[in-house]
Amino acid sequence: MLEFENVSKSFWTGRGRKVILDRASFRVELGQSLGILAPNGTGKTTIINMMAGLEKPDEGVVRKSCRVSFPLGFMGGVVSRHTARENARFIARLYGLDPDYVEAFSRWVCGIDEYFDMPVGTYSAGMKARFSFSLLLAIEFDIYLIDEGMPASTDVEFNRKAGSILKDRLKTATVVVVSHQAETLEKFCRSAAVLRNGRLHMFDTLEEAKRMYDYAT
Ligand SMILES: Nc1ncnc2c1ncn2[C@@H]1O[C@H](COP(=O)(O)OP(=O)(O)OP(=O)(O)O)[C@@H](O)[C@H]1O
Repeated sequence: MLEFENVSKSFWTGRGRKVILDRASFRVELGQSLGILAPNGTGKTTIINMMAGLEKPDEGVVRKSCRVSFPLGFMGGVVSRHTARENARFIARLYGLDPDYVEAFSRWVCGIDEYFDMPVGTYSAGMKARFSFSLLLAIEFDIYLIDEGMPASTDVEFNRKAGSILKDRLKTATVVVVSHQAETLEKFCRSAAVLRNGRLHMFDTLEEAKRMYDYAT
């Protein structure tokens, strides 16, 4: 279970407060994936970061009683001057996993050949995204956090491999996905919420959420 209780978050912009969440309370139960629809710039990444524990709420509590992933595409835990091999082994130890397994799995999924043994700082944006995605897949989480769907990868082989592993994982895992478009959520969730003016409106079906979202935007 992942729960927000009376969570508020805002940013000071110099001209006033930008309210992201205003006393939001909701719960994500295992097996009930949730989609959050929100226009660009209204707080999708901030909410996902609070779920991951990367950002703190101003007020309220975020509770977790299961393994919640880092956001898909997050590179914050990866050290640029270290190779993918070194990073994979380090992250494996952090999560109490076998470094040999995580290294081998990540090397196979991301398919970046000799670059796997070169510093991550030398990678293209696409290679970084593939590496980060491979780490997310190497670790089994109960809830996966996805910001705007899959990372942009033009590598067909990678998309096929990673997509089929993710699909398999999602049969048992739960997903929270935030997006500005309903089509992204369709693949993952039945229930959805709409973020509007700092309020999260929860709906039992994506259809209902979509209706409010289309009406309000
Ligand atoms: N540290 C910060 N200080 C000030 N404002 C911030 C900070 N972080 C985010 N914001 C502002 O809060 C708002 C929400 O940001 P966030 O990145 O969560 O939105 P988003 O919905 O993910 O945006 P996008 O769809 O453009 O990626 C934006 O207006 C952003 O400029």
